[in-house]
Amino acid sequence: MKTVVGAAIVRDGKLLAQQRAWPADADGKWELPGGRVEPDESEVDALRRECLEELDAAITVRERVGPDVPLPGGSVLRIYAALIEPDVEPRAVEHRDLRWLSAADLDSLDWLPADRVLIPDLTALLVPML
Ligand SMILES: Nc1nc2c([nH]c(=O)n2[C@H]2C[C@H](O)[C@@H](COP(=O)(O)OP(=O)(O)OP(=O)(O)O)O2)c(=O)[nH]1
Repeated sequence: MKTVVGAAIVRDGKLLAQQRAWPADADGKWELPGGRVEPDESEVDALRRECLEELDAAITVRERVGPDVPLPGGSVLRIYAALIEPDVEPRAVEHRDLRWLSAADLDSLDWLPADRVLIPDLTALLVPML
């Protein structure tokens, strides 16, 4: 089964989300940095590659977050927690916008449908005592 990996990058209690510019039906929707795992590539390597491409930033990949979420076409979305260095400011290389979100911001954002399923797990990353 094909896997799309996403990075839940948390710094100072906030989660990094990015806003897609394409395709037309996803234009303006929010997602986590990431993308498809290439053949012969590990999931961790795919996440690090995608974050360099999309954010111009190196990340450290940590534990899995939440369940695999089925995507249209038979692939799944799989999220890993990730860290970014304190002095690195990610840039929206391919996306419309980037935002650092607090737990209170998560529900009101216009997420892709699969990411919306993960809001409780993403909230728990930001507010571990909930
Ligand atoms: N990166 C990412 N993709 C997501 C998320 N949620 C979600 O439904 N997707 C979907 C959108 C796309 O259909 C697919 C991954 O697309 P992508 O455009 O990021 O993948 P990619 O960089 O490898 O690009 P491509 O090879 O497909 O052109 O997964 C998410 O949080 N992050």
